[in-house]
Amino acid sequence: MPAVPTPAVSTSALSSCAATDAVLAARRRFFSGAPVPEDALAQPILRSWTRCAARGLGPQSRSRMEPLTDGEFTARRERHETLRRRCRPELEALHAAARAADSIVILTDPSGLVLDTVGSADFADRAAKVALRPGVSWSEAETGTNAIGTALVERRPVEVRGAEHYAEANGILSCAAAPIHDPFGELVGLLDLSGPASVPHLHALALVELAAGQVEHRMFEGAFPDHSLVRFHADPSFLGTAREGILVFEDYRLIAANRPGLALLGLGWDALGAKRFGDLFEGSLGKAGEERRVRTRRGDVAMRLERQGMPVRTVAPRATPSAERQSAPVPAQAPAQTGPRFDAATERDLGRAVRLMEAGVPVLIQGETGVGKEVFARQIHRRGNRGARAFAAVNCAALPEGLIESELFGYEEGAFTGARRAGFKGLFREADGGVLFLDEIGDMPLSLQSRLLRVLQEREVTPLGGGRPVAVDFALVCASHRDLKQRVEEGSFRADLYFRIAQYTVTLPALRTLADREALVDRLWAEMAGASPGAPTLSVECRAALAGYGWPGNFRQLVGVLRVLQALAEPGESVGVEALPADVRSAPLEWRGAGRPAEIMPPGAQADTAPSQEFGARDFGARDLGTRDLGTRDFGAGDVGARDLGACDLGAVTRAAMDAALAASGGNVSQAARRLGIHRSTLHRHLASRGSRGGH
Ligand SMILES: Nc1ncnc2c1ncn2[C@@H]1O[C@H](COP(=O)(O)OP(=O)(O)OP(=O)(O)O)[C@@H](O)[C@H]1O
Repeated sequence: MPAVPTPAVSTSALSSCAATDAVLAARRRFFSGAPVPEDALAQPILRSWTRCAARGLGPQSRSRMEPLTDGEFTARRERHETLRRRCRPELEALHAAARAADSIVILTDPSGLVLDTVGSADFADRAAKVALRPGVSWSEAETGTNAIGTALVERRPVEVRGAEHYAEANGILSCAAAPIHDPFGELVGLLDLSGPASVPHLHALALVELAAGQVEHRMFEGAFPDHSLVRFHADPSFLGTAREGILVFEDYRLIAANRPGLALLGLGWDALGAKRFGDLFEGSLGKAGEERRVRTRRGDVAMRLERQGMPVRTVAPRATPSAERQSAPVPAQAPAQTGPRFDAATERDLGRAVRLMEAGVPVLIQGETGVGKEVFARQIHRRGNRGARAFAAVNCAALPEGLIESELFGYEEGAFTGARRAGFKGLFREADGGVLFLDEIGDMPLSLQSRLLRVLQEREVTPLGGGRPVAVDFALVCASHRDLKQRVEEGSFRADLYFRIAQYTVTLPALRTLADREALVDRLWAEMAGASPGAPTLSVECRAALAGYGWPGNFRQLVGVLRVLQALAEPGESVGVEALPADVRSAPLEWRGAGRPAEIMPPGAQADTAPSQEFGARDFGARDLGTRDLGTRDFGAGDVGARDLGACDLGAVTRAAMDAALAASGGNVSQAARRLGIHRSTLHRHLASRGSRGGH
């Protein structure tokens, strides 16, 4: 990421003729190997020429500017549909200016591929002769110095006129381009205004810069409903305009911003995740809606806190319609306003995943057990444009092959013995319009992988037992704790399926690698305690021990231990280190503090093999509460209470808790698993063993 959003580059300070002469002279020197004086050329242009020469491009070289095939181009456009929709107002606004100046306005994707052009038909024809038209890439690497490609490399607005273009053939163009960044600093596209070099457009650069700023400004609308959002500017009359600074804080940590916001404070994108509110402004966040003057290192600004970040609440599990299905689609509802929080890097990944999901790109979530892969998948669904439609989930590891197949594909009435009389649509069809989540896809049997691939390619499903193929439209999110690439190498996962589902892979970090784990422990503790006045607190040592432990079961395990500690603490008590499970208590010192070396707990470590957790002096009776199976036990009504556990052996306690949760959930496995905070597969194993033991 670049250090600081830098100002635009233009040669327009020089008069047109003088500029052309100076550039031609610089060009002669450059291509004859003579040094180019610093003031002869804008530095980004010179840097770009140098990059092109280093790549072996010559001024006469005709690049391979082949347009994409129709199919490829349609797919790329679809992928960037959200960007295209977002930029439509700006394209329209610039249209008239472009036509008047015999120019065209261009929208490209982040690689420089021209997605759309509007403007003067006359110039568009001439531009097409040098391949400046939809479906062609104008990356600097392929085309040499040009406004689109060079602005993307330099990550700032750039104007390239006539002979400043590296390739002589492009000397007929005068172009100004401004990249578009998302609130996390990621390049998502670019706007360009191009016209004939003979009629330079004096305001081209300012126009595209303004337009890009407006697109970026609109990206904040409705994007951060759970965070604190601050708008500010030295001049209060700029508040509410695209020139205002916008900063987004999560628990006072800066997680997103617009370019004016960073520039007003002299910051770069690397401030995201690193700076806190107190590092940037004096005083408190203030009250939502109130406008006031606040001091920064660069002077006073007018600031308005648009909304205060919501305290994190666990989203109540939503009832699922079927007790038999392993995980059923969630009923349609509007995107939630609250939800789990993530560290800044994961939040950025989530933003990207949402955009890609919206553009039809499958998302693969990797990470150790308990890191929150399903939580992340649900957030992709909630925050994206399919949030009001179904979220259909199936755990490929928990069901036998035949059952996953019928879960996914559905079956016709009476298709096989035991089939529900009315038949079942299958999750592919139930996910129609929404998101299909294939959890533990690494465990999907090979034969089913081929069928899944076919569905993904053909986008139609044929139910088991016959029937006509039915078209389906769902966004696909997959997850696995297994290294899928390795599964491909081993031959247990199809390479073609892998490449289809892994177009964007997010690897969620293990808890032990997160910085500032004490703050995380505090936050989770506070969320669980709620606002009750006599809520217990964690002692300093206890907090440090919790933050220093390796947590092989990640969030699931940590949340489970915190819940148990909280359930057993007396009101107002400061929970001491002696209350912790033995292995947390005795964690080696080097585990404590940020950045614990990975070799202490290898990335592949699974909670299933985690040491059992024997709680300390305040012994609760039950022994293994912190392991994967009972990690996030919810000691609510209908469950076996923690204080009752002492009398039973662990196996019986575990089974009783699972039976109680199943009974309280009317037999709905998903609901019972959420109630207990355990994985559904554990309940399925329990049900299977209950069946074989002849249980109820
Ligand atoms: N960001 C978070 N904040 C708070 N709690 C979280 C977060 N992520 C996950 N959790 C907790 O951890 C539990 C496990 O999360 P989840 O089931 O999404 O993990 P997973 O990676 O899918 O696990 P597995 O690989 O075992 O399926 C959740 O029930 C939730 O209580």
